[in-house]
Amino acid sequence: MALEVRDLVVQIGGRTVVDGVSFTLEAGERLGVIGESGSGKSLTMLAVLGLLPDGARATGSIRWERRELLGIDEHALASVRGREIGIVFQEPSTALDPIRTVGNQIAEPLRIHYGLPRREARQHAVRLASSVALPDPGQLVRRYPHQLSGGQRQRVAIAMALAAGPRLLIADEPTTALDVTVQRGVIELFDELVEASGLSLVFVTHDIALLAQMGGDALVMADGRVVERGPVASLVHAPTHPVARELARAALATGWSPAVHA
Ligand SMILES: Nc1ncnc2c1ncn2[C@@H]1O[C@H](COP(=O)(O)OP(=O)(O)OP(=O)(O)O)[C@@H](O)[C@H]1O
Repeated sequence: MALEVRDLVVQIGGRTVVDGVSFTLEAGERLGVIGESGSGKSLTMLAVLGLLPDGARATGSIRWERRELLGIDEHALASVRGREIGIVFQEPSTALDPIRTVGNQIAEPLRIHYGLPRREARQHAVRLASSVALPDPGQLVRRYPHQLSGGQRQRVAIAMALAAGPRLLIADEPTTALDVTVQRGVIELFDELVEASGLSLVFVTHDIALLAQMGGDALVMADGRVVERGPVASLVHAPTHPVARELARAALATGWSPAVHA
């Protein structure tokens, strides 16, 4: 088991915002996490990454490759985060520094985690840029974030998350800030990365249509709890929990038709 979360409870200011969440993820597996806004998706993922906001308290167990992460010190956690578990957030602009070149930023995890010399790290950045299908990577790494499109910036953020060779990638609404056709390209990229490298992927979204494109299993969250887990196909075609039914209904109302990734 790559990741095993058991009875995770997160409280903020005396309020329980994640309420006994349990789930597992095998190596190479992809898991969608879906639920309405405020259902606890992000805080669950932030707990796994040890990035909960100040004042939040987490209990339960988060085992990553059999190692307990909950409660370990920040130094130990920092070597897991980035190197073993990569992160991609919704808004690429927040992940990127506007005054440093893209190549410099993609290479940074290699310098931090492996002490790679600047020149070597930069050569690696070009390879990473090419692996996330950024056009003309040799030139692109010299540019600054504002010189790229939104979709290209998110690909840069993905390249950064992959730089240190993590075995798990957590992507929290990674396509929400992008328009629909660009979204599709990013989803295809995740699909290829999982297929090609055996990476495990947790993909957080509120969009059931995106989950259907990703395939794999999905968790449905409501009020801080997991209310349903199963293959995306059954979630789309035969949702049982009212929240899952509502998500499927809302997607169908947009004219979306469920063709689920094999
Ligand atoms: N820093 C914080 N301080 C206090 N409450 C918070 C904080 N962050 C989140 N919450 C609360 O915790 C609950 C769960 O939030 P969370 O961000 O995990 O939801 P989510 O399912 O990811 O929603 P969204 O889809 O909108 O990102 C919400 O009620 C939210 O208001």
